[in-house]
Amino acid sequence: MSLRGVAKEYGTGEAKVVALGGVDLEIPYGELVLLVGPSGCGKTTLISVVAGLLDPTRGEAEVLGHNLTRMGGTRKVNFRGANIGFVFQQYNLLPTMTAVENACVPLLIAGWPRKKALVKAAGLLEAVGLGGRANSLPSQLSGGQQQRVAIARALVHEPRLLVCDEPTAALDAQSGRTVMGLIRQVAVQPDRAVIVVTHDSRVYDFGDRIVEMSDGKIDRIKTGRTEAGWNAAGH
Ligand SMILES: Nc1ncnc2c1ncn2[C@@H]1O[C@H](COP(=O)(O)OP(=O)(O)OP(=O)(O)O)[C@@H](O)[C@H]1O
Repeated sequence: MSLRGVAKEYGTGEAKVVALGGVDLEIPYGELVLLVGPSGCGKTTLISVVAGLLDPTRGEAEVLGHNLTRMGGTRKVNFRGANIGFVFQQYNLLPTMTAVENACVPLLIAGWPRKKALVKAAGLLEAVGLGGRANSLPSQLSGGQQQRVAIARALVHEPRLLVCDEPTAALDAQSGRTVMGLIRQVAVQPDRAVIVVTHDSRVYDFGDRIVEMSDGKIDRIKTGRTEAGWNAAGH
């Protein structure tokens, strides 16, 4: 997947904000890519373009073999639904539905029969270590557990791209590490791309590649993490 010369401006005239100033980026499959940088540097804007939520002002985004910038509105909505999973800082679980019911929502939207969808979602909950809490309501789960349900929901339809925006921002250090460990363990697969926007330097060790941004540009891309993490690799 790649971005070529992607620029995004918000507003016009004196109110114009250049959020992305012509970004080129290759996003590999089979790796966890961390997108880091100071507040306002354009991280959310960049992943919104990659996920087809936002059209760039200029440039092209090739995502999973499709040119998103040339894709029409309805096709893009369907493409997103079928191919992209999202995890946000807020878990956005439906409060009156149990963990397993929340996790199967993308399958119900895709038209799966309810019973089959619940079975599939229960498998994902097992994978994120919540097999025993399938029938709990979100209010009965901790923040970290709710985020794990959100990860199960994001992956239940086997999307080829997982986009996470600050998934650990609302969590304590230990829960943040658990959530990132699960994203690594469950989501990173040879034919899937995973992008995580984070401010949280405590979770840098979970990334295979760290893309550093500032002022709407990519400053540096760090690769070559060892199994022992970035610090041990001398970065
Ligand atoms: N809808 C919008 N209208 C106007 N300006 C916007 C809009 N969305 C973002 N911006 C501006 O674009 C720039 C990049 O914002 P963006 O949210 O992509 O940064 P970010 O790196 O994700 O920040 P944070 O880490 O604080 O979430 C910022 O200056 C922001 O104020």
